[in-house]
Amino acid sequence: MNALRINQLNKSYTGFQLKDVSFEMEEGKIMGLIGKNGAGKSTIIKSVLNMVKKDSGEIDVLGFDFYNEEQEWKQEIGVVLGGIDFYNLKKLSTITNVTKRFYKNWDEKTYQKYMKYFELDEKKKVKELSNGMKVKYLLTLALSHQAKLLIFDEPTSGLDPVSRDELIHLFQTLVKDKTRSILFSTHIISDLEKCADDITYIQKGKVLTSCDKQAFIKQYQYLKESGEETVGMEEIMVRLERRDGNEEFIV
Ligand SMILES: Nc1ncnc2c1ncn2[C@@H]1O[C@H](COP(=O)(O)OP(=O)(O)OP(=O)(O)O)[C@@H](O)[C@H]1O
Repeated sequence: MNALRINQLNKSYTGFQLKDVSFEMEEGKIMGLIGKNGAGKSTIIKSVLNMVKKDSGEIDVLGFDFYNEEQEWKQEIGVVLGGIDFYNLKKLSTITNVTKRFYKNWDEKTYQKYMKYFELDEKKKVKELSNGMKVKYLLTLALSHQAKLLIFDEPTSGLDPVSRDELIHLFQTLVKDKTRSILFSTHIISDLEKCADDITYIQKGKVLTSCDKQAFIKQYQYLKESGEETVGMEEIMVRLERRDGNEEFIV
């Protein structure tokens, strides 16, 4: 079964359009969603979560009916999207208590395990956490109700290299038994080089490529410059997006 299937997704904003976005995510895989600022990654994620209303297209989450079974599939996904700064004055324990009431598969043991792993203190208020700690807390909530599909928007961006490495390790462990899948958007391409199975590259609202990581790298080796043996993912992205003749904007 596919963990996620998006078929011909369209969504328009003034001056921007997601155009016929289609890709599939196999169960048990980690997929990286990449593309430059404004390419449409968050809009895809929000469409999948039904947080923005798509104009057209089909979205299947874990095989559920998108509209008729929205409550069911929302129980089965774990999401980290944006921050929790609007709960600044709340204690983590308060937010946890509200969150766990929503999930029928809430697993207190798992929750306590991740709180300990990430060295988080429930008695602290959100405003007392560093940015990295906030991300770790949101990940803890997302991982504590036996979600089958985890969707993270730039989960590693506020983390130090050691924490990022630990998180990547955790992602790899989570998908090992093939019952969980992870979709995450990021600009930190080296994280994907370490852990992604598949890459979906978004350019100006369209899917440029969606395939496994090795095929992705192989496909763009034509971007190699003289003297180079290979070209890595980050440089592939830079070369695909490089704009010629923009010197006039630089003063
Ligand atoms: N609510 C909205 N109303 C109008 N336009 C929007 C809205 N949300 C996003 N957009 C536009 O949609 C485009 C895609 O934005 P999106 O946030 O999906 O990009 P992204 O790939 O996630 O970018 P980044 O890497 O910078 O986070 C942008 O041009 C943005 O201005």
